[in-house]
Formats: sequence, structure tokens, C-alpha cells
Amino acid sequence: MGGQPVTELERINCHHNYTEQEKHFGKNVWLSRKGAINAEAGRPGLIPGSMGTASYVVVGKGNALSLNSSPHGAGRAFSRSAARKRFSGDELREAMKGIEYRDTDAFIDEIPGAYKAIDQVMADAADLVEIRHTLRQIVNVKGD
Ligand SMILES: Nc1nc2c(ncn2[C@@H]2O[C@H](COP(=O)(O)O)[C@@H](O)[C@H]2O)c(=O)[nH]1
Ligand SMILES: [Mn+2]
Repeated sequence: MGGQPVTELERINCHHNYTEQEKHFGKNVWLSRKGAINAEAGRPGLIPGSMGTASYVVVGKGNALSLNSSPHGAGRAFSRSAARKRFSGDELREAMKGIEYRDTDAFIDEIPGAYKAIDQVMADAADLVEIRHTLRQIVNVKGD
């Protein structure tokens, strides 16, 4: 691959399964975020869609009613086992047209159709995060 060298301006670390002590509504509490990220005001985050859809670089809005949290991704519409029954290798190839990926049926359970629609998830999260960048997939790399 060609292209220009890239200079790193900012690195975003974005845990989505963890517990820490925070202050909410005037009380110190232990808060667990399970499948959720910290979206306190000004905090950068990443919300990925699926192996074939957009991902979003976001900044938290600090919504107190959500305990300064937002979704960490689109989330599943089908469990892995349900997706394996529902989708085929041909449907995976069709969904991944235009994106480089390793073509194997091992990824059928991660087909974009197995996840919720990320655009809708982002619309639903509009009170929680502001979108800074929308990333389009070019290459998808997964282990199996
Ligand atoms: N950009 C990509 N997003 C993906 C991919 N596989 C899953 N996802 C999304 O990330 C979250 C988190 O996934 P998890 O399996 O680590 O919990 C998930 O909700 C999906 O929305 C991918 O290959 N690329
Ligand atoms: Mn996860």
C-alpha cells in the first residue's frame, strides 16, 4: 500500500467493560460499564458499527441521566448461533462488497446484518455523544 506517512495527533483508549469509582448525583459510587463507554463531557470515544459498516469517533456530552455513559457499538441483533443459522457465506460476501477482508465462513456470525443499524444507534445516542468523525471501512482484519 502506498500513501503518505501519518502523524499521530491523538490516541483514544476506550474501555467498555470495567468498574470504577465515580461521583454521580452528589454520591461516590462504584459504576460498572458493561458494553458501554465513558461519555463524560469532552471525553473522546469510539463507537464501531460492524465489520462492514461505519464507525464513529465521538465526544461525550456528559448526560447525567445516563451516568455519563453511551453505547460502545451497534450491539447484536442476532446472537452468534442465530446469525449462523440465519445468514450464508454468499450473504456475507454480498454485504462486504468493496471492503477487503479474509473471505471465510468463520465470520458469518459477524456479518453486518447480525448487528443493529449503527446509524439508528447513533441517532438514539444523540443526547449522549457528539459525532466528530464518521469512519468508512476499507479493510477489515479479524482473527478466528
Ligand atoms: N468496526 C467494527 N465494529 C465491529 C466489528 N465487530 C463488532 N463490531 C462492533 O463493535 C462492538 C463491540 O464488539 P465486541 O464483540 O467487542 O463486543 C459491537 O457492538 C459491534 O457494534 C468489526 O469487525 N468492525
Ligand atoms: Mn464487547
